[in-house]
Amino acid sequence: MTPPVQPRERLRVAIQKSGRLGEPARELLASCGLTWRESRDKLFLYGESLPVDILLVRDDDIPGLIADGVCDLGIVGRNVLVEHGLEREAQGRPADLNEWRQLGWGTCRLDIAIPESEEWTGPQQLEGLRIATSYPQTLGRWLRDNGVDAEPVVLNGSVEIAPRLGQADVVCDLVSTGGTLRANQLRPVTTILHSEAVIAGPRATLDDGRQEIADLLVRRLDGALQLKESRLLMLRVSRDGLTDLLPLLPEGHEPTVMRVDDRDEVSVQVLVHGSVSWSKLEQLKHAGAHNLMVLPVEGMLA
Ligand SMILES: Nc1ncnc2c1ncn2[C@@H]1O[C@H](COP(=O)(O)OP(=O)(O)OP(=O)(O)O)[C@@H](O)[C@H]1O
Ligand SMILES: O=P(O)(O)OC[C@H]1O[C@H](OP(=O)(O)OP(=O)(O)O)[C@H](O)[C@@H]1O
Ligand SMILES: [Mg+2]
Repeated sequence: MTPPVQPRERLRVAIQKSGRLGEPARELLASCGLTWRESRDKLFLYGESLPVDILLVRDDDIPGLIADGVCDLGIVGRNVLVEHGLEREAQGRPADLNEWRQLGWGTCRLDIAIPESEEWTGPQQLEGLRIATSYPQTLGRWLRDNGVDAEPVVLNGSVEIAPRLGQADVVCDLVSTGGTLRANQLRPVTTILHSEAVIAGPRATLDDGRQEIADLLVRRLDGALQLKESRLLMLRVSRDGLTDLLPLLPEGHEPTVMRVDDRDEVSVQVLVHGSVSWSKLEQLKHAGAHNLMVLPVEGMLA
């Protein structure tokens, strides 16, 4: 039996100890103003600036740790979270976790790949074959959806080598550049899941004051994610030229227009999503703007 979870007034966030998502997850949390003291065994980071502690673990353990209430949130690949959800479903248990946010990095696909020498005619071709994968539930759902009866061979690593070793006929594994598949004379033929890093959290509200801390952290995360993509565009234009210029501004927030003392011109500021190209600046200049400036944004709170 699982022991009862002790009340905690500090939020605990699980991230990958090493591997692909560990460092970017730490950077993201640091960009939210979190600072830490590291435990001697380097498995626990005690939050100093906010009551938010970080647990460093294997990525596969993250959904289970949240489900058991050991952690409140986690930064993990969608592939791992979906597999956890389907495993629970297979056990007849209700869904317990959600994607609270999508982070836009750690992007990869869960693909079926077959030997390079073979033709691909469609999912039916997999009937009766052995498919090596670390994601048996996600693969199983896709096979069911496609009415294919195949045999998943579960491996925790080095999945791509399985066909060469005679352990499987094809594979279902994570792909980003496709380099690992090519090195093993395999080629991707269909995608069964698009993945990226996500914030995983419980569906239910947290208690003991942790929901408030989680909300604060997520608000800062939203700001940090938006910031990465944001630039402040500043320019000046004559009052008469403003109406023609406004429709040319790059997509972003509502522009702020300010009077410039004793002048027949205004200063315009607009928060822009993404970068501002040279050709856009030239177009604005051609339309009468001057003193154009594009600035990075260091902090933002809506
Ligand atoms: N080639 C890739 N490109 C981009 N993202 C990837 C790639 N491979 C995996 N990922 C994403 O990064 C996550 C972590 O991958 P990694 O290879 O570090 O995991 P791991 O070997 O299972 O690590 P752990 O030791 O924590 O169990 C994956 O679950 C997936 O979401
Ligand atoms: O399409 P590619 O860019 O080649 O990436 C795909 C590889 O990346 C991941 O493994 P990783 O390199 O993280 O090593 P691991 O198998 O030790 O987890 C994944 O399991 C694939 O093997
Ligand atoms: Mg793992």
